[in-house]
Amino acid sequence: MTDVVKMRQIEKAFGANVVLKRVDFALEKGSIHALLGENGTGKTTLMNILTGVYTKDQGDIEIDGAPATPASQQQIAFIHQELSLVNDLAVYENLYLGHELKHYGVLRRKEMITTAQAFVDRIGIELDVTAMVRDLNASYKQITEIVRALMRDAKVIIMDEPTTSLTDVEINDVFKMMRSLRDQGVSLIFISHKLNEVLEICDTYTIMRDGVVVSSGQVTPELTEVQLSNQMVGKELANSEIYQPRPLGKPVLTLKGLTKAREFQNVDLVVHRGEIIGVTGLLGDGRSELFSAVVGATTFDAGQVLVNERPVRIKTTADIKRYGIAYLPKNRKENGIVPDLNIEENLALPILGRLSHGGLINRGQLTATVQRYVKQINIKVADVKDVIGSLSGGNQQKVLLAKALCTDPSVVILDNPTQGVDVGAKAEIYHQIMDLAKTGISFVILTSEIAEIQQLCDRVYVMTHGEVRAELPHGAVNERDIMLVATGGKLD
Ligand SMILES: Nc1ncnc2c1ncn2[C@@H]1O[C@H](COP(=O)(O)OP(=O)(O)OP(=O)(O)O)[C@@H](O)[C@H]1O
Repeated sequence: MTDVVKMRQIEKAFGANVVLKRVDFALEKGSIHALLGENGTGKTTLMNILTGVYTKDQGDIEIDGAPATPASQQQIAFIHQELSLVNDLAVYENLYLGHELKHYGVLRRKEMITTAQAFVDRIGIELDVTAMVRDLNASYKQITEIVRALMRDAKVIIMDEPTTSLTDVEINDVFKMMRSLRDQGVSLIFISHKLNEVLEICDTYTIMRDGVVVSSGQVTPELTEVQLSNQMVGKELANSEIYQPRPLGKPVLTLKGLTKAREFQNVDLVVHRGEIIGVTGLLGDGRSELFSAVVGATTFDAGQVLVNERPVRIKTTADIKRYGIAYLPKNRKENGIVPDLNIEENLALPILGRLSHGGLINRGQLTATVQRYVKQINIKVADVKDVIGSLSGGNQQKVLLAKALCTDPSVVILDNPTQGVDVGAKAEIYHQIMDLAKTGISFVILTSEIAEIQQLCDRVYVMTHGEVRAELPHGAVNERDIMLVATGGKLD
């Protein structure tokens, strides 16, 4: 097999932070290659160098057997987690955005539709190019983005955690497309922390640790998730049981008949002191909308929210703090991080008031608080005074998690809390949550990861189209039943 990409002895530093050290990376033509490693190990930086977004300090890059040029780097498409589609345009308009076919300034709409549809059909995807992007489910949005790259002649497609916000059914659609592209000679780089998916879809892999390649090879049937994760962290990951049964207290958060037209209907739910509940379902289940209304970020039409068994109406961030609730919304780029603030300020934002006396922040206390979390959940940072954008994606997520926890809340609502977080750090975060629950803090975890529910939750609510359709206790949580309910079926 020939290599479509060859990177040799790549080096890169950001200031004093040496991020890549003599990295060799090769990608075979017509293969799916996993790029693995803990958060902050340099995967994204290496790919940004491959596509020409960052310059390398040292090393060589070959694309299709010739030294890389800006033109050949253009044929490598980097599809990020946050997709760049315009919701209010049709699929074909997105496919041609910035490259529209025109005749004397007039759009050749028909030709764009026919050509785009033929292209989509040829790669075996069932997608109507005149559909509006806003009406597509998450997998078809991913697929549209990939098709756009292919229409611009991409030879290599880099996918950064493409399945993070997808459900199992949608993941299958994306995998189907990846296999079909591979069979047509396109090469794909799959960056992921979901090792089961790596074993399912990838042909080859490269594992990085602290800016160095520690191993690479074929994905064989004998290869296991444990082998991969041990190489990623450089030691045997302890496989200790996370879930521990605990005595639970009185209800701390109760929802009664909570309803909002077209989003959620008649939701009854209760969280006890020290309890960890999960809320899950497929895309469009309404769980994020429900809790965004509970914390006052949006509104609801009918029903009641009770804190400590007393009705409350949460309207402002001051209210949620007063009631002891902390909330981590999903989509960290849009809703979570404050890009202009540094890492320390982002983490401690909700408690800056508490750490201030007479208008002056107690820097000693601030540093101590931040350092505690940096250590506890292993946030990989060069300097906490750097802007948050200089952190790797997974480490930004950990900062946001620490931000929710540092307020000493009674109830913590976490939407997709371990998005982009590596396996080792996930386990650390789960242990933290379990330890905090033992002290009486309650958690609501909104997630589509069944393993997350199984490891953490005392109970899980399964939602479909805005309604709670089932409630399962810890021992009864299994993928089959959850999927059955989530897709509209009934448990016996
Ligand atoms: N623009 C930047 N300025 C300064 N430092 C940066 C910049 N981009 C990345 N880094 C640093 O480079 C290191 C590697 O980050 P990178 O994003 O490549 O990690 P990653 O392996 O992709 O992690 P993740 O799995 O969390 O996405 C990190 O220490 C990060 O702080």
